[in-house]
Amino acid sequence: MKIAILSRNPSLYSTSRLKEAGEKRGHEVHVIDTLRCYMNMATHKPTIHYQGQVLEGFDAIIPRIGASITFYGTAVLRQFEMMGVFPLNESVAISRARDKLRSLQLLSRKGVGMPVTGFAHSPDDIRDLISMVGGAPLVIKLLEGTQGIGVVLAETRKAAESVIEAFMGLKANILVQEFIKEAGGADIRCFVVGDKVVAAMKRQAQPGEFRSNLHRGGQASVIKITPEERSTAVRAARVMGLNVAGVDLLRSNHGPLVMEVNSSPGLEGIETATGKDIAGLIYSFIEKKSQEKKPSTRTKGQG
Ligand SMILES: Nc1ncnc2c1ncn2[C@@H]1O[C@H](COP(=O)(O)OP(=O)(O)OP(=O)(O)O)[C@@H](O)[C@H]1O
Ligand SMILES: [Mg+2]
Ligand SMILES: [Mg+2]
Repeated sequence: MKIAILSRNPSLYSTSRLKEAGEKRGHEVHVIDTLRCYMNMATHKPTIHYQGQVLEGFDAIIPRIGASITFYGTAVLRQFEMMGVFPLNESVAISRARDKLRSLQLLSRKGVGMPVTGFAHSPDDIRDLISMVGGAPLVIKLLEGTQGIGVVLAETRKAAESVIEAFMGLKANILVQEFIKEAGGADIRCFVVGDKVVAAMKRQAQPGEFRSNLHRGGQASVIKITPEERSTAVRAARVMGLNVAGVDLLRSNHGPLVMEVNSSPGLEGIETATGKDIAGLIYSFIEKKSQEKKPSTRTKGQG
C-alpha cells in the first residue's frame, strides 16, 4: 500500500517507528509535513499539493497531528478524506477529542464513567461550581493544557476559589473536577487499536506529586488491566469515533473513570514499557480495513 504519515517531524520516535514498521511490511511510506500541504478546494476534484507536486495514489493516511496545529491539520486530513483516502483516525474524531469539554459531554451522554466535572464562565458562579463537584480537594484544569501543565490540585475550598478566580481573570478556559485520591497519583494508559486494548501501562507520579505525566517525572510500568477497564477504554474510543486512541483511566473506588482520550497517542512510552510492536499492530489494522469493501471513511470529509 502507499501510505502517508502526516507529521511535522520525521525524527520523532512515533513517526520514525511508523515509517520503519510500514516499510518492513512492504508498504511505500511517505512522511508528509502537515503544514507544507496546500489545498485546492475550488473545483469538484479536491487536490493536495506538496513541494510543487500533486499528492496522488495514497491508500491510507496516518495522522500524527500535534495539539498546536489541530485546526490546519484536520483540514489537511479532511481533504485526504474527500479524495477517498482511508484515514487511520477521521478528522471529525480528532477535532472532537481535542476539545476536552466536548469529549466529556459525549462520554457522559453514552454513560462512560468519568470524574464528576463542572465548568462555568462567570466568577460569580465559582462557589456553586465548587459545591457542585463535591467541594475540596479538587482538580482545576486549563482546557488548553498538555503534559500536566495547567493541572492544579486545590486542597481547600479557599485555594480552589483563588485559583479559579485567577484563571478566569486571565480569560483562561478551565474545568473543575472531583479529585480521585484513591488513584494514588497513578493513571492507566490503554492503547486502543480497533476494538481492542493492545497494550496498557501504569504511570506513577513521583512522590509528593499527583500528576502521573511522564513529562512530570512519572514512571511507566506494565500493568494487567481488568475486563471492566478494558471494555471502558474500548467504549471510550468508540464513542469518540477513534480507531486508534490512548485512553487514560483513573482507578477509583467505584470502577475505572475516563480522564481523557488522546487521538495521537505516542508510541515511545508504551512500546518501551510493554515491549510490544504497537506500530506493527497499527499496520495490521490498516491492512485489514483496506480489505473491507466499505467506504474509506464514514464521513468522507463531510464532518
Ligand atoms: N480528577 C483527577 N483526580 C486525580 N488525579 C488527576 C485528576 N485529573 C488529572 N489527574 C492527574 O493529573 C495528570 C494530568 O491530568 P490530565 O491528563 O487531565 O492533563 P494533561 O496531561 O495536562 O492533559 P493532556 O494529557 O491532554 O496533555 C493525570 O495524568 C493524572 O495523573
Ligand atoms: Mg494527560
Ligand atoms: Mg491528552
